[in-house]
Amino acid sequence: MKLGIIGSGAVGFAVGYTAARLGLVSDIKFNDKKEGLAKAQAMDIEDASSFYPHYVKMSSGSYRDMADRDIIVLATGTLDGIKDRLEEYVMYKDQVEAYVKEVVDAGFDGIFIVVSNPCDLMADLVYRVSGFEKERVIGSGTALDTTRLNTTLAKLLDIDPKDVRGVTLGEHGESQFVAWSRVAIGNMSLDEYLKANPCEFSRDEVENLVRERAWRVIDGKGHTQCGIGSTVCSIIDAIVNDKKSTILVASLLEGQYGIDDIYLSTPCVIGRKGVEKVLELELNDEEIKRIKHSEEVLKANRAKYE
Ligand SMILES: NC(=O)c1ccc[n+]([C@@H]2O[C@H](COP(=O)([O-])OP(=O)(O)OC[C@H]3O[C@@H](n4cnc5c(N)ncnc54)[C@H](O)[C@@H]3O)[C@@H](O)[C@H]2O)c1
Repeated sequence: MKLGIIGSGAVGFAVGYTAARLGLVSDIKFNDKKEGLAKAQAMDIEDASSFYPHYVKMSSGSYRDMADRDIIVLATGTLDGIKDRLEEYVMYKDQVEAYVKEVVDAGFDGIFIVVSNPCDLMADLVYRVSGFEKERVIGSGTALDTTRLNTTLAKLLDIDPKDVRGVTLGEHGESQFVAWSRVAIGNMSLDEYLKANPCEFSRDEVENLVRERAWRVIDGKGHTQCGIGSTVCSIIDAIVNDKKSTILVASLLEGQYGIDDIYLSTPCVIGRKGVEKVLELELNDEEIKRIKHSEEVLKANRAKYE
């Protein structure tokens, strides 16, 4: 499988390195508008070839050179100096639109994974600009926020993060929320688990910690890497190995939760074809109100710049 990465900064590098380290693909090509960066990132990853499960061909190229890729990850843009991911939409929307058109015109016929923020609105844009079926445009959405929630709860409850089934829904941004009614620990609902294993914590506080986590990392080091690199690679893994994994990604909603015509996060089954199923959770009234609020926020932002 051939992976393309457009935007070879902190996130693009983390995705490429993690993919090579895990042996998910056989060929990775970087692109960046900054002269020399894509080539340098490819060389740096190639230098560790002896330690990967198998050899990965590393290279750099133009947008047009991305035509033969099976999957392209979009990781252009930057969070440094930004206060709300939505600010990146007006800053980078035209650039994303232009290079997606160029890549598609060159013959790319694979799957786009959109990480560039606001990743749900950008995925929505890529879907409309590319003319691809909705299954082949995936926003990384709240997959990372859900991973952060799982880790936060695992630390509080002293259990394995893999056994926490967290659910962060809506926008990958300020209006995201935890659907507490759907969170599970192993095979038990969170409420059932806490009844048998009491642990005092504030759900609002946990939700805020998850929402603010990215900003705390950025305050310290200027960007985020490991969480997003591994999260995107879990999506790549699901596609490459046709795993049919359920991951919280942004996909086109068509009536789920009474919402239409916008990319928003809900659990989706990811396999070789991309988004193979969009799952609708049973939510309580408060949670429905909150996912509709995310819809309003994203649609208002889209309309503002159309
Ligand atoms: N979805 C998520 O969960 C998530 C998590 C972290 C970061 N992000 C987003 O990922 C993006 C990248 O973040 P980063 O920390 O890697 O930033 P960064 O500044 O380190 O890297 C971005 C790179 O993109 C390049 N670039 C910009 N415009 C380009 C274009 N038109 N063509 C080619 N290259 C271009 C820049 O030269 C730079 O090297 C941002 O939009 C950020 O908000 C998303």
